[in-house]
Amino acid sequence: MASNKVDAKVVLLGKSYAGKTCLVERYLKDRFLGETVPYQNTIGAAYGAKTVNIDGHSIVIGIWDTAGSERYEAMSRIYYRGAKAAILCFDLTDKSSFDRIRFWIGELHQHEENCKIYLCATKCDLVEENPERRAVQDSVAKALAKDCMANIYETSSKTGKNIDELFEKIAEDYVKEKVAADELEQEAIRIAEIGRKAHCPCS
Ligand SMILES: Nc1nc2c(ncn2[C@@H]2O[C@H](COP(=O)(O)OP(=O)(O)OP(=O)(O)O)[C@@H](O)[C@H]2O)c(=O)[nH]1
Repeated sequence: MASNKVDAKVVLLGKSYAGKTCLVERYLKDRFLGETVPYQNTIGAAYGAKTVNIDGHSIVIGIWDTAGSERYEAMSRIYYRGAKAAILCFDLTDKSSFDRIRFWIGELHQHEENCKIYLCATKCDLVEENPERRAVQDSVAKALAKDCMANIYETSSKTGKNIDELFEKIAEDYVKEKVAADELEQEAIRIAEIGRKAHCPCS
């Protein structure tokens, strides 16, 4: 039975209006309210969780949707502390949101080096509808992703494109790392046990 304990903390970071709240809303509730409900900036942060099954492992992903407004930037460290993964969001139609990504990469490298980074280029429906609206070229975004060794996804909360895929990749990476760490721990215990027996005069 799945417990309510959060296994993997995931944080969303990025400029205001980049589409973080809509991304979480699509993933957790499979809906897009963008066309019916007016934009409301996140204050502080919002939290949601989902249980997923990966290769027989049931894991709870706890998702922190942070406020993009620079007014709340100082608080963001509270939310990404201990995060296993960070989704850095930028809006494909807003170059300034992409320029901000380097700031978050720097923050995470400095304060949360074990946090895995995923780049998320949001609102791809807008550029598919009208290519002239694209403000961030694919090659430039991919170069940044390569630079920080991150996976990159072009998503749309309106259509749902690539959103499940993004979170699934995060969950898979988490499980893979956890399995490897558990195996390493078991191996260390086994070696310690052999060492203990070798030094024990009673053996
Ligand atoms: N067409 C389209 N619009 C989107 C998409 N995602 C978000 N939007 C719109 O972009 C605006 C900002 O979206 P939010 O998700 O609230 O942005 P945010 O990053 O959470 O903003 P803050 O809370 O200020 O940090 C809203 O008007 C959304 O309707 C998308 O995939 N496609």
